[in-house]
Parts: sequence; structure tokens; C-alpha cells
Amino acid sequence: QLFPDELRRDLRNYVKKGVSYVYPYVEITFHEYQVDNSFERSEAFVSIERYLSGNSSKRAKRLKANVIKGCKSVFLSMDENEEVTDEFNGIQIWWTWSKKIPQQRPLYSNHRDEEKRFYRLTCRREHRDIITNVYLKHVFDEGMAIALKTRQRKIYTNNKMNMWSSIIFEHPSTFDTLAMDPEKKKEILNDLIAFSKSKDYYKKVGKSWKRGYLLYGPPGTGKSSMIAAMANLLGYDIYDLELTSVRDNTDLRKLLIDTSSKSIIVIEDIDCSLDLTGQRKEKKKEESKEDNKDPIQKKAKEEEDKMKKRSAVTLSGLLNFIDGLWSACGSERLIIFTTNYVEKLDPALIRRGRMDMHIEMSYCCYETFKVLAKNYLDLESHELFETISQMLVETKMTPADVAENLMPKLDKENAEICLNKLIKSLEDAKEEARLKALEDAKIKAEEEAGKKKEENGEKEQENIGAS
Ligand SMILES: Nc1ncnc2c1ncn2[C@@H]1O[C@H](COP(=O)(O)OP(=O)(O)OP(=O)(O)O)[C@@H](O)[C@H]1O
Ligand SMILES: [Mg+2]
Repeated sequence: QLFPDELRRDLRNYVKKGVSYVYPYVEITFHEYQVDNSFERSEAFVSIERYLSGNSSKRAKRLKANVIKGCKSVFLSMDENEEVTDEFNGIQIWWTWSKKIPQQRPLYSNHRDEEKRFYRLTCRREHRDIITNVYLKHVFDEGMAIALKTRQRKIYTNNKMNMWSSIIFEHPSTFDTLAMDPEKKKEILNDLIAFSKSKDYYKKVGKSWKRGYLLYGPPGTGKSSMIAAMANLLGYDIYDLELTSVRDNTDLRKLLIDTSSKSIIVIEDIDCSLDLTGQRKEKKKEESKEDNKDPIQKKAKEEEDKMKKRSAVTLSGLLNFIDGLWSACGSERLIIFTTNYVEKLDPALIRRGRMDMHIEMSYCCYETFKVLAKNYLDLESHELFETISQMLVETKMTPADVAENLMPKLDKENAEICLNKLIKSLEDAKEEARLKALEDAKIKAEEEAGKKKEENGEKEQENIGAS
């Protein structure tokens, strides 16, 4: 034997080293499926796909359009074997993707197309460390962020089987269209943005990353619109929790464990959805309508009442959900309660720390009106604004009603006609309020007179008895 084994091995290593010395690049490959028969696409692959679609579709010459499930826009990616160049801190990186079609088709394969797709990154050898340590993290983070931005958001509601069912969430309300005092709006906006960025802070202080808001105010003042605007701002999903169809605390817990991070959990009308204070309370507006309901509606109402009685979710169950230990599973969540009657709520439910921010949505003031006029009529100022401003001080009207008046109904209705429509309704509302006040005063006077009469009657009786 001319070459002993050892020598041969050394020689081989030498040749390898020599070649890699001449070849000044490093290649890293990312396969779509890490394990051959796994269903799940590798997270790295998906992130790279998104990153490159966002970043380099401008640079690639041949593009491929994809529609991805659960993603709201068409997204472009480079075509097969196309190369795109990315730049990071002055370093050049080349990306390509291609696929391998295996020689032997596996008998059982989970993938629809058996080809194996992969991305390949090429960079210069001296950049290897910065690429693997910094650049790739940047790619993954960006890719995740793009995925989050372009995904279709959902609104979930709990059904009778105690599971969430969802539909696509496409509410147009935003903080621009939301009419309220600009300063208060700014405060809420800042609060939300600060929350969404403070992952590390919450970790540092040892709190789970969530925040509670209580929205209260009369019907039609924009509480639901505010929630939609929050979801749109942060890109969160919404879980609309109907407490009356949750049977007990165990079911509540199960539902909440099933929610994902980056979401808003909403309990609307908390004062009437749960027996929190010992007696059930209904919305006033519903009570007055009770008498002239048709039988079908009445039946439905009875059913609902029955449901409510069956539901054994308790205040302590709910509080546990808000800040009990297990509420820490999952993170980055907002919890929002809405109510028309804040004074009816149990103080334990709304104390600070549980509901971090109390937001009052109130009747339309001049500032609110100005936002609505801008949104609905494209008006920044008008000679009628002055009049309306004064009338809004005297008369309570909800933003919903003001908006209704400002909306042009017919094509020929211009801004001035709409403003006059609003003035007319404000006058009507004022008159109505005046009449109601008179009526109330009359009833009160009658009651008092009745009481006096009774007292006098009793006295007379006593007098008769005494004599
Ligand atoms: N502050 C507001 N800014 C913009 N639009 C508003 C505002 N308030 C109400 N509206 C309009 O009125 C409609 C009803 O408002 P919304 O459903 O948000 O009221 P709400 O406070 O949730 O009422 P409820 O207590 O009955 O649930 C909305 O679709 C919206 O168009
Ligand atoms: Mg609402």
C-alpha cells in the first residue's frame, strides 16, 4: 500500500479545504418541509417566503402571483430559479428557490406535489457569522410581521357547543372615523400603541401581557365602533364572548384557553349578560318594548331568559379569568367590557388593575360633531356650525343619531341640507325633552299631592278615632 489510510484522509481533507478556499461563498438551504412526511411547512421557509415577497419582489424580474389561504391580498414572489439580491448592512445576499423532484416517488406522501421546494441563500464566506446570527433573525422577524399584517383577521363568537366559530372580520371603523374628543382619542391611541410594544416591560415587571378596558356610555355612542377601531389599529382578532351561553366557570375557562394571542376578548353589555350582583337586570329600552312584542319574539326572549338562568358563570369565575393564574397562558391580549350602566357594575369587577382604563363614551359634543361632519360631509367649517355647537350643549344626542342626520339620503342632498336636517332634529329633540320634563314634573306633583291627601286622610281618621 502506497498511501496509508491516515495519509489518504489527510490528503482528502486538504483537497476539500483547497476547494473551499477557492470557492469564497457559503450556501444555506431551507427546505419547505423539515421532516419528509410532516404536514407542517417549516416556519423558516414560510417566513422567508413572506420576507422575499415583501422585499425583493421589486427586484426580481420574473414574478409569481400566489393567493395564500388566510391571507387577504395576492402576494408576489420570485419565480423558480430566479435570483434576487438582498442587501443588509452593506452586505450582499443572494436568494434563489428551486425544487427537487425525487427519483422515486414515495408510496405514501402527505404532500400534494411531491417535489421538494427549498430556498437557498448564498453569501460571501467572511459574512457567514453576521448572516447566521443577525441577518436571518431579521428575515424571520420581518417575515412574521408581514404575515401578521397581511393575514385575514377574524371575529369569533362562542356557540352552543362551547366552541368558537369565526368569520372574517372586516369592520371599516378606524381611529380616524371614530368621533370623540381628540385629546381623549389621542390618549387611548397612545395607550394602545405603548401596550403593543411593551412585551419586554411586562416581562420585567412580572405581569402577564394584557390590558383591560371598560367602555361605558349610552347606546349609540360608539363603544362597538371603538372596539373595531382598536382591532384594526393593532391587527388583532376579536373574540366576542357571549356570557349567557356559557354554562359554567369550567366552560368559561375552556373557551379562554382556546383563544390565541394578539386578540381582543370582548364582553358586551356586561351588566345584563350575567348575574353579577344578585338580581338580574335588563336594559330599560327592552322593558318598555316588552308589551308590544309579537309572540315569536316573546318566545325568543323567554328562551334567552332560560339560558341566562342556566348559565352559572359567577363573578368570581369571571374575575379568575381576568387575572387568575391561568390567564397568563397566551399573551398580548386586550380584555374589553362594555356597559350602558357603569354604576350597576360590581366594584370588584372594575377596580383598577383589572380594568386598566375606563373610557366614557358620551353624547355628541362639538368636537365629536366636527369629526362626523368631516367624515360624512367632507366639511371642516360652515356657517351653521356655530348654531349646531350651541344646540349640542343644550340637547343630548348620540353620535349615532347625529351621523344618521348627516348622511345624505338622496343624491341631491348637499351638505347644507344635511346640516339643516340635523338642526331640525336637534330642535325636535329639545322640544321632546322639554315636554318630557313637564310630564315628569306633573307626575311628581300628582304623586306628592296624593301622598299629602293620604296623610291628611290618615290624620282625619285619627281625629275621628280620637274623638
Ligand atoms: N363616536 C362615534 N364615531 C363615529 N361613529 C359613531 C360614533 N358613535 C356612533 N357611531 C355610529 O353609530 C353606529 C352605532 O354605534 P355603536 O354600535 O358603536 O354604538 P354602541 O355604543 O356600541 O351602542 P350599544 O350600547 O347599543 O351597543 C355606528 O355604526 C357608527 O356608525
Ligand atoms: Mg355596541
